[in-house]
Order: sequence, then C-alpha cells, then structure tokens
Amino acid sequence: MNEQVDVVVVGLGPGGEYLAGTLAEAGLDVVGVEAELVGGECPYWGCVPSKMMIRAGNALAEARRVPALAGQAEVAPDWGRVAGRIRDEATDDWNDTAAADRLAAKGGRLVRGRGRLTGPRQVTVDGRGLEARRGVVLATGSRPRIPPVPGLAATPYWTNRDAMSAKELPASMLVLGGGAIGAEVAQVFARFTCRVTVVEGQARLLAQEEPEAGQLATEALRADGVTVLTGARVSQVAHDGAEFTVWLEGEAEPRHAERLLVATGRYSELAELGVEAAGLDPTARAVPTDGQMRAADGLWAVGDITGRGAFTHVSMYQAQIAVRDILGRPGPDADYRALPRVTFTDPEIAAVGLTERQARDRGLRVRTAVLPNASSTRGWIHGPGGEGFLKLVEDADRGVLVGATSAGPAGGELLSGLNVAVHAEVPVERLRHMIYTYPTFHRAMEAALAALR
Ligand SMILES: Cc1cc2nc3c(=O)[nH]c(=O)nc-3n(C[C@H](O)[C@H](O)[C@H](O)COP(=O)(O)OP(=O)(O)OC[C@H]3O[C@@H](n4cnc5c(N)ncnc54)[C@H](O)[C@@H]3O)c2cc1C
Ligand SMILES: NC(=O)c1ccc[n+]([C@@H]2O[C@H](COP(=O)([O-])OP(=O)(O)OC[C@H]3O[C@@H](n4cnc5c(N)ncnc54)[C@H](O)[C@@H]3O)[C@@H](O)[C@H]2O)c1
Repeated sequence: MNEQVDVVVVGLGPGGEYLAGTLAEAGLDVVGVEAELVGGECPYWGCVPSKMMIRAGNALAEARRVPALAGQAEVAPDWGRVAGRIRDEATDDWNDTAAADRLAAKGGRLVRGRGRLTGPRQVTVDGRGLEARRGVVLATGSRPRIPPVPGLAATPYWTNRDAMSAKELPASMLVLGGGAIGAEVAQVFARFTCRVTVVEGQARLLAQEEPEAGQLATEALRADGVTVLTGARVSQVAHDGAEFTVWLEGEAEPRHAERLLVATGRYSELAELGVEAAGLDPTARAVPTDGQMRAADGLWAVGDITGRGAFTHVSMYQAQIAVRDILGRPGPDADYRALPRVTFTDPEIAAVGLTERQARDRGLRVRTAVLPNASSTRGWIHGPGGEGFLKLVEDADRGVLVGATSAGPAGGELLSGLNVAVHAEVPVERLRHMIYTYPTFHRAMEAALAALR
C-alpha cells in the first residue's frame, strides 16, 4: 500500500528545495526525496564553492596589480585558506543538516534515498511507495558528461566535485573543456600557482557565447599563465599511478599533468529516473515541459533536467512557476528570451538573450555595436584588470535589444540594466535618451547605442 501525500519532489537542489519548502509552507503534505545532500550541486560542489575560490583568486590578482597602480605588495597564495573557508563557511564540511532542518521547519518531510517514478503520480524510494495526490515534481539536476575518450574511464580523473573539495592544489592540471567550469577553475587554480592547460574541442573558449567573449577569456587565462588549446582533440588518456599522460591529435609528444579535470558539459539521466512510467521518453536529453513546467498530467519538472540552461537562477525561476501552478494560482508562462548568464572569470563575462549569430540565424535584421572598456573613461581610469567590452545586439526592425554581453571587472553586475532592456523590450530610442552615470563602466551604454550599425 502506497503512502498518500499531496506532492512528492524528487531531487532537492535549488529548485526542488525551494518547491518542497514553499509548498509545505502553503499547507500541503510534501515529501522531498534526496539521494545525496539537501541543496544539491550548487551549494556543495558548484556555484558557491567556485565563487568562493574565485573571490580568493581575484584578491590575489588585485594585489598583483598594485605595483602598476599604487606601490608594492607581496602575496603568498595559500590554498589552505580557500579550502578551509569552503569547508567551514560554505558547505559545513559537506553536511546538509541545516538545510534538512530548514525543510522540516517549513513542514516538509525529507525521505533520503534515490527516487524513481513507478507510475503517474507514483514514486518509489528504496522499496517505499509514495502516491502524490496533486503530483510529482522532477528536480534531479544533472551529472558531469564524461566523453568517450579512449583510456579516460579507467583513470582517476576529476570532476567538478573533486575540484571544489580539493584540500591541496595539484602542481599541474589539464582541463578537458573550456566552458564555464573549465574557464573559471583554470584561472583560479593558475592564480594559486598550479600549471594549467585547457583543452577545448571547439574553435574558442565559451563557445556558446559571442566570439569576442571567447577571445577575451583566452587572453585573460593566458595572462594568468594558463595554456589554452582550442580546436584540440584528446585521442587517448592514461594514468600510471602518479600522473596523467594525455595524447592530443596532431601532437607528436603527449602532455603530462598531475590531475585531469573533466568539464565537458552535463547530462540528465532519465532512464534511471523511470520517466517512461509517466509516458516520457527515457532516451531524451531533457524532460520537455509546457510554460507552467508541466511535463505530463500530475508531473512537473524544473532545473537542469529541463534542458533550458544549467543555472541555479533558471531552476529557481522555474520552481516559482511550478509552485504557482501546483497551488492553482494563475501566472505567466516561463519566458527564456532574456536568459542571463555570467562566467565568473576575471574579467567577468556576462550575457543576456541572443548572441549576434543566434539573432542572425533567426532571420532578424541585426544591428550590433562592440565597445572596448578601454575606450570609456572608467575603463581607462581602471587600468590593469579593466579589460572587457560591451556588445549590443539589436533587432533593427523592432528597435529593441535582443541580446547583450558585458565583460569587465563587474560585468555580471552591469548585466542587470541590459537584462531589463532585453526582458522588457525597452525601445532603443528610449535607451538613447537616458542619463548614464559618469564615470561608470555602464556609461559605455550611451556610446554603444550610438554605434549600433
Ligand atoms: C562547478 C559549478 C559551478 C557552477 N556555477 C554556477 C553559477 O555560478 N551560477 C549558476 O547559476 N549556476 C552554476 N552552476 C550550475 C548550478 O549548480 C546548477 O544549474 C543547479 O545546481 C541546478 O539545480 P537543480 O535544481 O536542477 O538541481 P541540482 O543542484 O543538480 O540538484 C539535484 C539534486 O537531485 C538529487 N537527485 C538526483 N537524482 C535523484 C533521485 N533519483 N532521487 C533523489 N534525489 C536525486 C541530487 O542528489 C541533487 O541533490 C554551477 C555548476 C557547477 C558544477
Ligand atoms: N558561472 C556559471 O553560471 C556557471 C559556472 C560553471 C558551470 N555552470 C553550468 O554548469 C554547466 C556545466 O559546465 P561545463 O563547463 O562542464 O559545460 P559547458 O557546456 O559550459 O562547457 C563544456 C565545454 O566542453 C567542450 N567539450 C565537450 N567535449 C569535449 C571534448 N571531448 N574535448 C574537449 N572539449 C570538449 C565543449 O565544446 C564546451 O565548450 C554549464 O552548462 C553551465 O551552465 C555555470
């Protein structure tokens, strides 16, 4: 006999934890099922520890800029401080008691174990059957995708989890994949004196973003001593118990490194989750949903599993929509036109909406402008560390911005105005007649708007 509840949330990452807590606070009988740690990837092995490392790496980098700006400063990097802060302040030594208590305080019930759909509105956790009157929410996130490189599977390669929990840094590391994780981790480790090589299969780093973003990321990483190889393919990997040997296509000699970090994207495992029990395709890459995050009758999905961008803010945004829908409250459909993202390298590389290429591929009549930070008063004043640019992508027929990239020391913060402009479709003509504070980085907007062609 299955236990009757109102809602079962499978997976308590950022989206699932929010859903379970909010629905419980609204008075529903909610069971949250979690196989590992309540909070998911983001607080324990993702966003939070990586940004804590980056904060530390940026402090070192700023200190190293002192001679050019202000005199002398000597820094002696100590990874122990970073690892300690991640252990004590961010992850409580990878212990989720506080998060589990938070859910309980809201009235939610936690069932630890791996959940599997066994029918519409039915979940089984280690033999325990749960029947959800209102329905089930799938929020099980994603896992590292390990490419089928010969030899790789048999080696002790690292994923983000090993890098985020490293007590000591290796002397050398090869990073497979130059996307968000690869770029962020490579720069931080290099700043803490690890010799890093990034091997990216595409023609540039951050391949999903504007070409200018990839170029800037490459220059920034190289300035920190990282070897960046693009358009590169690994043909074989071996490990002899002490170090990795990595063969690249077209190179006569293999490369050696103490560690190999695999950061080649993520995937969601649908077959293991039993999605066919709800009539869904277990071989699909993601769970398709409608605008209210419904995947089937009595089934919702949020977060990485929906394939709409692997970001915590997307998971939380979708969770808010699903909460409304489950509670029977009307609200707008999910809208991804102004999806913002920030790669927290130094400089930060932030973008919203479409890239120029994506806008052109959609058949839009596109006008663009690219303005290097150095051409603005603030960029020039900032000097070392001020590298970056502002790029605008306009749909010329509608006279609105459909995409933008802001890269620089505070590129992620600068994005907020651009995010509003793309989301609210503020006419470019109106943006041209705004007052932009002098001398900020965002004042470059005025010149960029004037330069749109
Ligand atoms: C190194 C790194 C840095 C990142 N930095 C950022 C960043 O700066 N900003 C940003 O927005 N995003 C960042 N991300 C991405 C972000 O972490 C994810 O997009 C986000 O965590 C996804 O949330 P989610 O709700 O889909 O679930 P997840 O966080 O993926 O959690 C899913 C949970 O479900 C559980 N689970 C899985 N299967 C089952 C099952 N069958 N039964 C029970 N439980 C199950 C898992 O144990 C996990 O706890 C980063 C990711 C990484 C790896
Ligand atoms: N700041 C942030 O918001 C942030 C930071 C880290 C991660 N994340 C999220 O986590 C997810 C995973 O990050 P990620 O960096 O693993 O994925 P990603 O998709 O950002 O980048 C993966 C990179 O690996 C490359 N690649 C794939 N196979 C390869 C191979 N065999 N050899 C060489 N290169 C190969 C791809 O071309 C791509 O550039 C991302 O989708 C991102 O949304 C976000």
